[in-house]
Amino acid sequence: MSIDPAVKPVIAVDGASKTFGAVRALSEVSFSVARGECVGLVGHNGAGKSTLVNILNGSLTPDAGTIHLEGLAADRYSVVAARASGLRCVFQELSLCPNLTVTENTRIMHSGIKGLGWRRNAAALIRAKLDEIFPGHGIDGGQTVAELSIAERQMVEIATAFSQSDHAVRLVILDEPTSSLDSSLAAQLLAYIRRFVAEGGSVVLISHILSEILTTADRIVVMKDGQVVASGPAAEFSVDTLVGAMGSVVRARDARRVFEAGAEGGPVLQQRALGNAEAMDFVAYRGEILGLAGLGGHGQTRTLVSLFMNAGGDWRGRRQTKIAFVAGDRHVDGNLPLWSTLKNLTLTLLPDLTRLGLIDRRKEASVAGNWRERMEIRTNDLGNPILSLSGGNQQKVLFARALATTAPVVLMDDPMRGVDIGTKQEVYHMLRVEADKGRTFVWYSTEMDEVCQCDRVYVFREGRIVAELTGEDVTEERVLAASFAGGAA
Ligand SMILES: Nc1ncnc2c1ncn2[C@@H]1O[C@H](COP(=O)(O)OP(=O)(O)OP(=O)(O)O)[C@@H](O)[C@H]1O
Repeated sequence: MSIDPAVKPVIAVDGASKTFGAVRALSEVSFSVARGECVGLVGHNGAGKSTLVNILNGSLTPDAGTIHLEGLAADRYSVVAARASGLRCVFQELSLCPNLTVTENTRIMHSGIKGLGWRRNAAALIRAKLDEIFPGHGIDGGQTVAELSIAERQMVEIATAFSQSDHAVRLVILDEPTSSLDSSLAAQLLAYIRRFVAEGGSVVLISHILSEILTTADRIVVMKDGQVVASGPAAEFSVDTLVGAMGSVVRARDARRVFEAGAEGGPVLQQRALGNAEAMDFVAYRGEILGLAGLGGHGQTRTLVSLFMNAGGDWRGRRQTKIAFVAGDRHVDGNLPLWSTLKNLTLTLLPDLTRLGLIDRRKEASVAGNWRERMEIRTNDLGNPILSLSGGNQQKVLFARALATTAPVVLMDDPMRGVDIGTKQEVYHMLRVEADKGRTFVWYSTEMDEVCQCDRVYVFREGRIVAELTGEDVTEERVLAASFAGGAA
């Protein structure tokens, strides 16, 4: 839809700047959203998107510039006041309380639900919104959040943000809402966003999956190094022009290998499918990029963890590591939040950096500096705490931690969550080069584009492998057919 410029924006910031120590995260950014509009916000990791979101949300005060939210006086701007004026935010780092149930978490976000029947009312509120956005979701309000998968937690956060109790929902900011959702859940959400804006709501959609921005947003704003560098109707952009505006290079896709199973010395990993005659065994060969696909939560992560444990992994770095693991849920399995970026990166390399029980600090800094360059980890000092990095940059550190080892097998649990497209393309290339040298990658991904980079793919359904696709047969249609029908690929 086209937005009438005469229409007053629901929210507008003008000339906003923000610095963190030596880092200039935002520099004179102006940004606005109109009623009935979905604005797509894109930019490389560390471009300043989340900082802008925090300013819109009221949790950060800009060093300079003004902010206006319809119906709220500028001098009263705060998180609570913005929420009361209809602004909702779903953050990249999910914020539910893990020890409480879905219903109890809903009640925390909707303080207007009070009285004796609060539990029943909160349960009904969240169930209705989950049913509306993600029909067939299978989430029970009585489940503790810690029991939910990362995708289910993301769904609950999204449904909580869109559900309405005491205040009308007018503007919802979604910071990478599909990063943990498989393609069918992502499609459900994007369709819901279109329905929400058609009814007059407003949405800011941040994503590194440019195809979903192009198909869902009315207008796109591109950020680079803390500034807005391009803005216009979505129809005027393509993936290539967006990538170019973000300052990345469009890289041609590497050729997939037609892998001849066993030709290079037999399997490096295998696991028999027990107790089910229809399930296929898992086998990975030297030098291949093996994808794990299917709907999210159908046993892919469980398989990776059991492969890791069976291969003798114990989550501690050892000299000549046999197998490395890139965690997808960086908060639960990846980051050591109180440690520096450097220490987080070199954790698995310590045996190689140690002599006579002492870490060679110079060597450690040099190895980490090298990986910072290769992965374009944006921080002015590797001594900075890991949590001071943007989400995508934290994920790059976890990737570097695994790739920097000499492990011949690397397991990856949807590792590109939140990584920008330029870096992703570099990493895809890096994986191909390493695979050509004989390394094996087992790669679970919720992004179809990534699944299609693999030489061979196992499709999972209900906890087991139901189909195997190879070479040119690895297509979105075949993966989806097998995900739903099992073996019908
Ligand atoms: N609390 C903080 N302390 C120090 N630096 C910070 C802090 N928050 C953000 N930064 C820095 O500000 C810059 C912008 O970060 P921001 O999180 O806004 O990027 P982003 O565009 O959201 O990136 P991503 O796509 O990875 O989420 C980064 O260099 C980041 O390291």
